[in-house]
Amino acid sequence: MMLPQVAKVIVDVPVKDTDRPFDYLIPELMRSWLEIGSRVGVPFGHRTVQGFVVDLQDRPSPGGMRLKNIQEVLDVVPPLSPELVKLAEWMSQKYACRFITALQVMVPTALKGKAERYISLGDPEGQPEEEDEYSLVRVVAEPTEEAKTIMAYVAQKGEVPAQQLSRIFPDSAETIKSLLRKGILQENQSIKDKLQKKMLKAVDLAVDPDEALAALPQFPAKAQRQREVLQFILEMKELLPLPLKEVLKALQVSAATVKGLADKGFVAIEEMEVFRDPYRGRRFKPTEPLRLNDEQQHAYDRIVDSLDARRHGVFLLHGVTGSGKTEIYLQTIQHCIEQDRQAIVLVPEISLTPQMVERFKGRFGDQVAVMHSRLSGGERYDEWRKIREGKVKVAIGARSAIFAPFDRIGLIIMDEEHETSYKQEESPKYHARDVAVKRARQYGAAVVLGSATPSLESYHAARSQANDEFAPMLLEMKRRALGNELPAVQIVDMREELKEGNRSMFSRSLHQAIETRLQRGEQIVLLLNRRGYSTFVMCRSCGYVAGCPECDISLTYHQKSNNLRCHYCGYAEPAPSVCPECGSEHIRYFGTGTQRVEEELAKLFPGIRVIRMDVDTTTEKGSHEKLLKQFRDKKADVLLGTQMVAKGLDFPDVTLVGVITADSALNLPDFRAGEKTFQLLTQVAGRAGRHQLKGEVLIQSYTPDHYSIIHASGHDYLAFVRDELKHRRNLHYPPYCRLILITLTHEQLPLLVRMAENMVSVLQGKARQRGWFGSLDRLTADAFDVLGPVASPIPRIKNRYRFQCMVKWRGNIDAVGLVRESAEQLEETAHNQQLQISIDVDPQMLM
Ligand SMILES: Nc1ncnc2c1ncn2[C@@H]1O[C@H](COP(=O)(O)OP(=O)(O)OP(=O)(O)O)[C@@H](O)[C@H]1O
Ligand SMILES: [Zn+2]
Ligand SMILES: [Zn+2]
Repeated sequence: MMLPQVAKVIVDVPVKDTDRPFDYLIPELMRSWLEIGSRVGVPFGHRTVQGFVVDLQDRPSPGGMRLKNIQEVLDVVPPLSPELVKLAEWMSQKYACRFITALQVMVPTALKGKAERYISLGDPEGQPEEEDEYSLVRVVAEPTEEAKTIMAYVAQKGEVPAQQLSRIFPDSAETIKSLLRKGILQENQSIKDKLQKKMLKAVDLAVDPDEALAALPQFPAKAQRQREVLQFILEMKELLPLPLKEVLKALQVSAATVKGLADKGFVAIEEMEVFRDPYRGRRFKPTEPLRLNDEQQHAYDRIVDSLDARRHGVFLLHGVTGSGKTEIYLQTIQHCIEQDRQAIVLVPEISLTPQMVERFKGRFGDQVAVMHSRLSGGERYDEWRKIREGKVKVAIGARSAIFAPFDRIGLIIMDEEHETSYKQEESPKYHARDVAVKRARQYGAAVVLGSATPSLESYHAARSQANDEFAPMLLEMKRRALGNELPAVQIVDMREELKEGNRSMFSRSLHQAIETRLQRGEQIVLLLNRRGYSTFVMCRSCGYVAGCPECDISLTYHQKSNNLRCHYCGYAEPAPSVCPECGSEHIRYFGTGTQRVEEELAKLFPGIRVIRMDVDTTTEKGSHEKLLKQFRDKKADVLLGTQMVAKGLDFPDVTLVGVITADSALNLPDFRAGEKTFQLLTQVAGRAGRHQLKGEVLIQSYTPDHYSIIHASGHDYLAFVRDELKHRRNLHYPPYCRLILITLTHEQLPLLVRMAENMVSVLQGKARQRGWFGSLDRLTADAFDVLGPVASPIPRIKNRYRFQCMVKWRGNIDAVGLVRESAEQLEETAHNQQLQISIDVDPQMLM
């Protein structure tokens, strides 16, 4: 068989023209084991850089340039599989990002190596690589004492980091330089990882056990301690290698004793990898599968059928809060593992609580690896290696766990599939749902998207079955698993409160409800919807919110110019001082902070115990968990917070959920505002009365007749979907079309504006050429429309101005390709002008 001679490598060099594979020769010794997905160090210009092998080739292409050698292979097990390399290539096309960026997001940051310089002994007799002036004067004089010391040091170490050498011989810079010039020392570059595997000294048997056994009686009297060690090691032979520390502790011997035994050749002391387990020492109570109810059984059967058929299938598991979705995840995973396949479980970062982890570890124990951002770099690296090396069967984690390097995936579960955090906001701007479907298809695996409030994209796709790329099968669960009812929800009209003279942020009903819970010793969850803090303008008398006449989204207040603007189309109007609807003067920007609510609670209910959970109180590692544990242990009456308190929590004694202001997210300049509000209210309402005690929910609102709020209070997802889809269709928003957000940034505003306008006309021109330029109003299958340019919602960041335009498109056309091509063309002509263009395909945040 012919071994490949050439590797195609994507290098980690962040300039424009490097977004393509470069060819390198594979040295003889590497040929048999270099693989697609290997991480390598290669010479690039004058440096050594890190790269990934994306393809192998039998021989150099004829007539090609002389190729450089691959310098080093950085891992024993390649960090990526050929499947992941293919996936990265697909991502780079789908999301218009660089290939290396997509590869990089798949490996832990611990593996982002940097080149380091090393000094070793050179070969002064050999020819210098290139003739230079110094080669003539090489090796003329005897080395000085100083030079000898340095050479001896290097010889002893073999290889010394350049920096370390100059630290140890601070006054010898000139001598070192001269030794390098003479070729007596040489400098190499090598890629060094940010983080190392954690190693531990371990003892292993170095001879055949029988031989060791036979030798035991022959140990002389003064070596009795050594004999004991050898005997112990023989007894423990099933568990070898043993950590040295444990041997010393067990026998109360010194390291020298073991070393002596090693010198005699009976044992070897070696380095052993240890995994930094973030859950070490924690015991997880084992749990048994529950008997499924009819609805659960039905959903379970469909998914298991798909697993058994080993055919790719996508399921949208729409189950009300508390319907027992997690139990279905657990039991289908069980089935998947029994097939000797692996499972990935994605949950939003904020729901990745110990409670959540416990449910999976409790069922599958050590077969589970957990990956989330609160782990240290080392812990994350180790969990990742457990997956790569096949030591676990289930990976649970936030968004990026979708890249878990399994090679026999059978099932991918995405809990709370509607969560916007599944979309990464920086490059690569991927959506984990797309990646999940793509990977599952590769393996003939099943995908389960679970939610009480599925995204409109998923629900619409399931209902219409129109999209053959993504048409999930709908599985519904309408009842709670424990048989209790969904809590009664009451909307409180805050305009009425104001009319009656109550200017507090607590309505009289919420005040009363809190009072009652405090008396009964039950617990309360209070949600402050803080998205959209202080940005929109609302009348507190009538609930009027200033919106754009063209786009039907709320306008954003700009303090500097004192006007209101639409971030989609650029429409602007002066900020009103009285309400245009009712003439009231109670018109103001909206938003209250959690801290203010906390103060108000303390004033109204002296002695109340409040746990505040928001970005401020949860920055520290572990703080999130600590706060939740305190609440669970009933150390507080109220859990007050932002979205964090809405998701996935299951506390038996919570009987009241209060939403301080339901409206604040509704008025964000975002066409998904209604959807997000509905989802959040439904989620938070689902926290109440999950067990024996009956739950009650109070939603305070200034727009109590908004359909998002009405339908959330009625637990009526279908009615919400009906209204929202109508809305989306009229205004041409997803799922009726798709979006690409293009953001241009530059230091100079006039130049930027010109280029942004240019961008729009280039896009329009190219689309027209291809015959697919047309309004979305027309009922044709293919359409492509460009809105803008307008200033971005954040018009300047770090002294760079930002403009954006939005592509709306539909049908079977390569809109992403066209946008990328146009952006590259524009960047080309704007060469050296520092124009940056970012492309966001299917954006979740329109900023
Ligand atoms: N078949 C069953 N028999 C008995 N109890 C069950 C069953 N299925 C689930 N449960 C229990 O019902 C409760 C709610 O289930 P679970 O948390 O899985 O619901 P969920 O749909 O994931 O909820 P949410 O979306 O609100 O997080 C849990 O206490 C769970 O142990
Ligand atoms: Zn008004
Ligand atoms: Zn507008």
